[in-house]
Amino acid sequence: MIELEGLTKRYGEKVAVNNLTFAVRPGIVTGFLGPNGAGKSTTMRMMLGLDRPTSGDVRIDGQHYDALKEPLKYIGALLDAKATHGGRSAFNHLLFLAQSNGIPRRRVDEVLDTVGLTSVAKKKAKGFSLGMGQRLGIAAALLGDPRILMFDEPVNGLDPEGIHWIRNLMKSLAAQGRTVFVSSHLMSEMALTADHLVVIGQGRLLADTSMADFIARNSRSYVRIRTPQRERMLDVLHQAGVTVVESGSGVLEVDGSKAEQIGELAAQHQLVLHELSPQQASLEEAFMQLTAESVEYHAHTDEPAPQEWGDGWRKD
Ligand SMILES: Nc1ncnc2c1ncn2[C@@H]1O[C@H](COP(=O)(O)OP(=O)(O)OP(=O)(O)O)[C@@H](O)[C@H]1O
Repeated sequence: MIELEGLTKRYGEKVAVNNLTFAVRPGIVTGFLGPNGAGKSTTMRMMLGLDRPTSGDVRIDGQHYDALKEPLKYIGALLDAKATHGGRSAFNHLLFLAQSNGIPRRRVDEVLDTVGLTSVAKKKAKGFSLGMGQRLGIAAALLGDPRILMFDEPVNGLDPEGIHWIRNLMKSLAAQGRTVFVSSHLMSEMALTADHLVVIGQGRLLADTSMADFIARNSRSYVRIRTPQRERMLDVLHQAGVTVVESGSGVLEVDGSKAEQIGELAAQHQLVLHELSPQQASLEEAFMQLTAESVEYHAHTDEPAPQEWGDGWRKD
């Protein structure tokens, strides 16, 4: 369990993390979401004792990180995959970490095997691709067989097979009863991996809830209907007091009713249906809806007018 209590971090005038209170529980994968600059990395760094809170507290299984003897046995983390000594081989990098935490040498071989790096164990880390670096970082996180695991953008640089692998790894670590805390900007991936979500914006807590509840609260759900007997269907729905929205190309949309109810109404009136489908917004839509006001860095979609760049680049 990771517990935060009023956790706050200021950098001068900037409040990077603002009074965060939440707990990351064992046995599930908890996703950590927020727009760029929301304070996710700063929060994770404070969890690991790499940054000191301005105020508030964070505890790892009831203890401060600094008080943990051989911390890799309590919490394993992937924060920055490039944070390795490039001149060391993958094996030696892990061996150094293992020795400083009283972890037996054979565990190095085990984690190299788990992450699929056995064949390059003697190669220097500086020659590794982004994906191989991520795997090495994950091996380091697993080294002490910790009860708590934390991953900052773990799928960054991984190929589809690697993404599939890390998803299953995180789920199985949680199924073993471990605490798994993971940040990612890849919403489609998060939707497949996390059971619970903590969402922050501009350093503040915006949501701490289950995945299903988060999507239901922050997006519209409706039933989509297509029928060749559209006018009769509209009459039947109106008579039943159901509010219908007519969207383009003859599709009807009904908020606040279940597909079963509408199907039964249609059957009672012998109406033919070509489609009757419950629609739920994606995690991405729900996330954009919730965080719209706390996004700090907006891209401009309009192309700048040529004169803004000067005309020097133009060909005559
Ligand atoms: N060492 C620092 N000094 C000054 N400001 C900092 C420092 N570290 C972070 N910040 C600021 O704190 C805020 C939160 O940054 P942080 O990196 O924690 O966000 P994030 O949610 O991890 O963002 P991203 O998704 O872009 O990685 C940002 O405005 C950032 O500029």
